[in-house]
Amino acid sequence: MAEPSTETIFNKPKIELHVHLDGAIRAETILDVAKRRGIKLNASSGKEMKHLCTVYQPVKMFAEFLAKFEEYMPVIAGDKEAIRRIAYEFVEDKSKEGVIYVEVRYSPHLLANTDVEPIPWKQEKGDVSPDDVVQLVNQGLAEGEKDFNIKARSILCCMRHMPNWSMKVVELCKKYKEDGVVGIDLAGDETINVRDQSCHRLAYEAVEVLKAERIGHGYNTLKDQVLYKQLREQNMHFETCPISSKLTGACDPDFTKHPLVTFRKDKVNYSLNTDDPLIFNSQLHVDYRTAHEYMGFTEEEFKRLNINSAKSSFLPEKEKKDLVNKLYEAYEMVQNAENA
Ligand SMILES: O=c1[nH]cnc2c1ncn2[C@@H]1O[C@H](CO)[C@@H](O)[C@H]1O
Repeated sequence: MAEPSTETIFNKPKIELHVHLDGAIRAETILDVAKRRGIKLNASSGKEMKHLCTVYQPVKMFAEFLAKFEEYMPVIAGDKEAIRRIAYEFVEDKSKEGVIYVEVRYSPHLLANTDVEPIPWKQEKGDVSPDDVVQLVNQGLAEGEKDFNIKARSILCCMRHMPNWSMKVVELCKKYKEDGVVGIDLAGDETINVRDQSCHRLAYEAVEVLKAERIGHGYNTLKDQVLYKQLREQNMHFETCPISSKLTGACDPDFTKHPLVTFRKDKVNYSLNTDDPLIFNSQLHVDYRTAHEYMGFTEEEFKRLNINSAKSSFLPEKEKKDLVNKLYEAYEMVQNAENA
């Protein structure tokens, strides 16, 4: 992919709901931490590091994408200072992109090196538990919020290939719900266990069994018109990630044929998100520019989708209302009674 353009399409306050903390680390920070910890990397500059982490072409196997995390997760995982730092810098980077509210997700277990079985990334046993990870990320996010004047909340991920971690994730969500943790997610390789089943089944299970309030991506729902209609009727929120959907091979690389074109025409409730900006060598404005250049998105649609994103956030009602009002103000829109 070409270097992200510096052109900003929608230079107004934005909301981001689907971005992985461990897919949004600065390449320079990885190098820095590796140097301090004496970890050898196959890169000696930020640019080289970025190159190692980047997926340039749509992957053939999802595992190719996940393999990128192996390049740098051993550097960050198990290091308290690094974990706090990536959360803090994440907030700074989002503020620079014009994001005023972000929900960032991660697996506490994948950044830990004790109380986790097996210890990930071939680390030695250490003293950073999944619980410590959540506290460190919370600290980094809170410091970032103060310094950069944006609001940041987190979502904890269960991992598909590690069901034995999931109960702990639920426990951590409950324990830290007053401390910035607003939701739970299921991440990882979607081809595990579902090779012989239809994708629709996953969505049905998510909606009917798990009572999902939002769907990550959700492009395949278009292949099942009954499901798609049902989801629209219940105003389900779709967390779409255009650049990610191309590079992970989830969608046709021709953006003019992207499911978002249909979502836009149908006035579906969705957000635009980066997913893993480090790995896609991208930034939020690239997703916006792509939607504008290839999918017919206008300024009006960007406003509408951001207001829907705010309304679909996992904030408590009062804070949600304040956030929605902030957008109406910034967009110079008059609220009607229904929106009040
Ligand atoms: O686009 C994605 N689809 C599925 N799983 C992902 C994606 N991006 C990241 N992760 C997985 O979620 C973990 C926690 O943040 C990451 O470590 C990665 O394994």
